[in-house]
Amino acid sequence: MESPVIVAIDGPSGTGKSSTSKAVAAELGLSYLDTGAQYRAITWWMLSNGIDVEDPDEIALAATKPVIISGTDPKAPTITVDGADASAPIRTPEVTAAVSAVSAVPEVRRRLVDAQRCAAAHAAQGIVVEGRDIGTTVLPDATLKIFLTASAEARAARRNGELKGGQSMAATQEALVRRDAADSGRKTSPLIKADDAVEVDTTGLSLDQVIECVVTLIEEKRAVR
Ligand SMILES: Nc1ncnc2c1ncn2[C@@H]1O[C@H](COP(=O)(O)OP(=O)(O)O)[C@@H](O)[C@H]1O
Ligand SMILES: Nc1ccn([C@H]2C[C@H](O)[C@@H](COP(=O)(O)OP(=O)(O)O)O2)c(=O)n1
Repeated sequence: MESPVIVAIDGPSGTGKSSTSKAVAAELGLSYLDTGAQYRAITWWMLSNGIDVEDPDEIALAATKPVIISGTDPKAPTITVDGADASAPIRTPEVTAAVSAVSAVPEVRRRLVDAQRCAAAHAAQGIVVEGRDIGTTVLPDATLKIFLTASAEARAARRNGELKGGQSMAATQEALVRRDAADSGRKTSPLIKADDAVEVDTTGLSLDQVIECVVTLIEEKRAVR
């Protein structure tokens, strides 16, 4: 009986982690976990409950209060906070502006990393887990680690496409680069490529090409197991 395949996909914002991870998981019959949505969910809870998101101590004291549950069906991923669907509010600019600060708090990371490891352990067919520290911290023994990159310009253009031009490209790129720096520069579990991760620069690739590349890498890994 082949052991479940565990795929870690890390990288900065706008590199295609979510789109690629969902498509690859669906194509290969694997579960899918969006760890960024979990950090966004706890951030939304903090903001909604009047926690000062600039105060790490206050965040730490509240870190275990919200009940956050992720659904791992790649065709219909879900996230709830205290039983309520949080898929929309976690994508607001307010949450995006605060999530790096909240996610830098060790107590926040500890509770979410435990949940992420639990989800991976219970994925009978295997799982694709996307985020910033999956290959380095959450699942260091993953079957395959992918680190997606892309130029800041390409990532800003993609994000702006999602935001339907709600802000200028320059503003989008500035916000992305600022968040990249926060995620890469923090003390706890910084965004960094794992030594054994395969780097895929998606700048000049279509989404379909990235998906095909990752599926091929997984199938090559499975063939030699
Ligand atoms: N290689 C690509 N080429 C063009 N658009 C892409 C590519 N990868 C992702 N996208 C698009 O860019 C946006 C952000 O992708 P997403 O998967 O959310 O990135 P991330 O999870 O890394 O932030 C989405 O609209 C997605 O469809
Ligand atoms: N495993 C993870 C995933 C996300 N985070 C933090 C850092 C990110 O800026 C925020 C939001 O992550 P998310 O993947 O939703 O962000 P993008 O879609 O890439 O813009 O959460 C983290 O610290 N660790």
